Amino acid sequence: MSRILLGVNIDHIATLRQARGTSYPDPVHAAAVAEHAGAEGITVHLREDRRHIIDRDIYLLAKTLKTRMNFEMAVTDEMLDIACEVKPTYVCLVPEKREELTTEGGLDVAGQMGKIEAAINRLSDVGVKVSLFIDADKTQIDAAVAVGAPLIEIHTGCYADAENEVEEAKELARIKEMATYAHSKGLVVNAGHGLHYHNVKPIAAIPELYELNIGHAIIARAAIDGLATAVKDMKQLMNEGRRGE
Ligand SMILES: CC(=O)[C@@H](O)[C@H](O)COP(=O)(O)O
Ligand SMILES: NCC(=O)COP(=O)(O)O
Repeated sequence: MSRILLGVNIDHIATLRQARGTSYPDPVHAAAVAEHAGAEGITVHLREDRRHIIDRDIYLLAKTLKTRMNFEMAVTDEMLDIACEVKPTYVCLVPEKREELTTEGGLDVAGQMGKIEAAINRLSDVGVKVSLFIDADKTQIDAAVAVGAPLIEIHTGCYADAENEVEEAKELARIKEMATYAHSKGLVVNAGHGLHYHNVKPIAAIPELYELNIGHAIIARAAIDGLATAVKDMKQLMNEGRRGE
């Protein structure tokens, strides 16, 4: 049985930093902690509006990561220039909308094959492996193969957001079928988005999946799990201050 890898998305460490315009918490520090805990990769999404991850993070991570960077980005000239300079192990091309709270759907590869193929060629020329973040959809998988992508990441948002068990089972079956199909076409198949502690196991059980990228749930869990220690440390400092220590 092959093992399944975890890429930890650290975008929302940066969300917390950007909320106050501070220098902490630092996603570069978070990446080192995640790697130390066993993450096999670090995922970062440099959005065009820089709402969380900023350019400085990408450049520093490129120097400090011990594993590999999965750089999520929109297919724009600006992002392509950055990726070609940074040369992460992977670039994952994603769709982006200014007004969205998070990535709402997969990239329409079939509808813009020329543009995606040109981006893949540009990135491949500098040694970057390109993944396409797509829905579990045969047309999009065929298009990913046709444009020469070596990897895809199946958007698991519909599964994660399913409103009942029937819907969830239907989405899981679709992801399984499409992961098998994509794998049979020679693609390396990853998956991610909205995966959580309560819904990850059935996805991790799909043998064709190579890596899961998970962020929001892990960062949210870390905030709660770390809270007791953080409060105790602050109380201790306050009491020491009061005692003049
Ligand atoms: C492409 C994808 O599914 C996400 O990893 C992406 O990073 C979501 O963007 P936010 O992190 O801004 O929610
Ligand atoms: N590509 C998916 C990802 O990186 C993590 O998404 P989420 O777990 O933050 O929803």
